[in-house]
Order: sequence, then structure tokens, then C-alpha cells
Amino acid sequence: MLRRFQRVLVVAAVSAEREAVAAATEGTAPHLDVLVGGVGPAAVAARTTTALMTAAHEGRPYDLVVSAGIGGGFAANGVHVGDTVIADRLVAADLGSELPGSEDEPPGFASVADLGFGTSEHRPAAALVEAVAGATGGRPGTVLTVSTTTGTRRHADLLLARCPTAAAEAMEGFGVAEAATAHAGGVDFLEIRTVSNAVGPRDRAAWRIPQALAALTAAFGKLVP
Ligand SMILES: O=C(O)c1cccc(C(=O)CC[C@H]2O[C@@H](n3cnc4c(=O)[nH]cnc43)[C@H](O)[C@@H]2O)c1
Repeated sequence: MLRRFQRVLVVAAVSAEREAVAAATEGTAPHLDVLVGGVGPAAVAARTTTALMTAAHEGRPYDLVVSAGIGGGFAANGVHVGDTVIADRLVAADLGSELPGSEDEPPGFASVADLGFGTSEHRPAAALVEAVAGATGGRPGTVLTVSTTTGTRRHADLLLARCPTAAAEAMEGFGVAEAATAHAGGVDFLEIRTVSNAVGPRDRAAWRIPQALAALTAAFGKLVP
């Protein structure tokens, strides 16, 4: 399915995720490179920008960038461990300003877009999302990018109040999309997340990382010949 792109850059946060993608693509998809971009939107935006610019300078530009890895799923919206989510919106969920609540009300939130300082979400090409969801069996949905992994029920509820359609949470997608859209008039981008844990009270022992990494390999196996 990704063959229609000349060169594809997949950006994972950590090497275990890179290896999970490479297990499906190495040897079968020579037009696809997998980069370890680091954890969090800033690290990944910097490394994605460097990779895009280097490739362009070498005359071998990328025409699709994919943020890929594991993530947390919002069970309240029916997303569970082992599921695959293809982002149809990539939202910077904690980039903005908290607003004071009251005794009865939780704090509010103004995004950078609300504040007039730029954008707080990116939308990949709808036809591409649909095609990738169809090929992988993943569900399209909103993926939040956060700088701090959610660790309490209260914060999960705050995020859902801020973004009721949230399907998954991770730490890089928005950074990758910022780099892709800023590069040379814009490069197509996607985010693919396989769910390792529920978003909510932190319970690292309950993270099913091998299952999520296997789902990542399976998803890319369906995208490359
Ligand atoms: O410990 C390991 O073996 C291991 C293997 C692969 C990945 C990891 C990570 O910890 C990856 C961090 C990465 O995961 C994303 N992530 C996963 N769950 C969540 C979440 O609930 N909320 C936010 N982000 C999550 C995130 O994108 C991190 O970059 C460890």
C-alpha cells in the first residue's frame, strides 16, 4: 500500500519500536527507512527535520513521514491493548495554557491555537488514513501527543473533556507532523499507534509491550509487499 510513495520515512521513538517496524519492512521495502527519533515531540521534530533535509539535499527526498510506535488507549472510547489506531487527527493535547477552574469545576485549557499562537492539531490526508486503516484493520481516530504520560484517572478524564474523541495517547505524533508540514511546502504524514496500555492510573506492570510491538510489526507487514 505504501508503494505509491517514492520514499517513506518511519519515525519511532525507541529502538524496540524501530526493530518492530523493521521486522516487517527490512528486505521487502527498500524505499522505506526507519529512524529512532527519541521520546517526546521536541526530540522527534528535530530529528525528523534533520532526516528530511538531509534526504532532500542528497536528491532523494521523502514524500511520506510516518510516526509509528506503541501508545496508550482510551478504554472509554473503546480502544484496548493490542488495538491499532491510525490517526485522523494528531492533537498537541498539552500545548497551551491551563485555565483556573473552581471548587466544583476542573481546570480548563486553552490550546496554542485558542491563544492565537499557531496550530495545535494536524490532519493527515483523509484518503491515506482510510487506505491505511483498511489495509491494516486499524481504526481511524484522534491521537493525542503529550509531553507527560498520563498517570491518573483524573488526568485521563481531563484529556477526554478536552478532546472527547481521543482514541490513543503517545508522545511524538504532533512533533513528526510539525516537521513534515514545515518541510518544503509540506510532506504527507501519518501516525500509527498500537496500544500497549490503557490511558489512566499508571501501572507499568500492566503494559503489554511485546503484544503492542507484535501488532506494530503486523500492521507494517500489511502495508508493504
Ligand atoms: O521497556 C521496553 O521494553 C519498551 C519497549 C518499547 C517501547 C517502550 C516505551 O516506553 C516507549 C515509550 C513511548 O511509548 C509511547 N507510549 C506508550 N504508552 C503511552 C501512554 O500511555 N502515554 C503516552 N505515551 C505512551 C510514547 O510515545 C513513548 O515515546 C519501552
